[in-house]
Amino acid sequence: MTLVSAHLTRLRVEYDGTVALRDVDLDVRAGTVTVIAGPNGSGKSTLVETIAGTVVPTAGRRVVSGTIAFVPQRTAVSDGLPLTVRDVVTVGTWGRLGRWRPARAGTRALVDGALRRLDIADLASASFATVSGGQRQRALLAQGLARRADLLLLDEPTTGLDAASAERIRAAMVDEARRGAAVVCVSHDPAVIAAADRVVRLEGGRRIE
Ligand SMILES: Nc1ncnc2c1ncn2[C@@H]1O[C@H](COP(=O)(O)OP(=O)(O)OP(=O)(O)O)[C@@H](O)[C@H]1O
Repeated sequence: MTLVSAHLTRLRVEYDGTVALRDVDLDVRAGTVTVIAGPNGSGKSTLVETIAGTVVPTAGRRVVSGTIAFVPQRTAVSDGLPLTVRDVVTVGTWGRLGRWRPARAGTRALVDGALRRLDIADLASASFATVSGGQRQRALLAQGLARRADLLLLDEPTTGLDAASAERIRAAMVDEARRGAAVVCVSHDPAVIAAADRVVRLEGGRRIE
């Protein structure tokens, strides 16, 4: 039996009278990559943010089980903060509280592993503000990997990146699904769409596929 990590029913989202999503149903399964595609303004970011819980639906039902890592578009993150790449990745371990909170050595191993997987270990001490856009995007995904969440949500992670950075990101997404996570990714990138187990298409806020 496949485990459902997110279950959305008849979802509707409105922003001050603009309807961004209408009657969207979606099940997201553990161990799979789901890509959300569609034209600009079709509601892709709104859908992933509703799964994340950062947007509250106007109507409908959202049931999510497990922990969530949400990797926003790199343009949504301020680059004015005095943080190193390692600091940004370490934030991913902060939510691991209670008895599951890893010991300090465990935290370091998680962060080092995530830096290596995205091939940015040599940038660990660099200032997040000064690394390139592609390196910043990889650091944000590394933060998401360090969370080891049940649900990994990404918004256009490969847009504007060189081929090598995009390939690293795609490979990390597929690996996370193999580990058992449910991966949901907004993307226009044909290579990301090709790597998906399932493609959900939106048009005018409706699901058409
Ligand atoms: N915070 C907001 N306030 C008002 N309207 C919004 C807000 N966010 C999104 N919208 C509107 O909701 C609709 C869906 O936007 P959304 O960003 O979810 O689409 P998208 O498919 O991700 O677009 P893109 O490909 O351009 O990123 C659009 O009409 C947009 O203008």
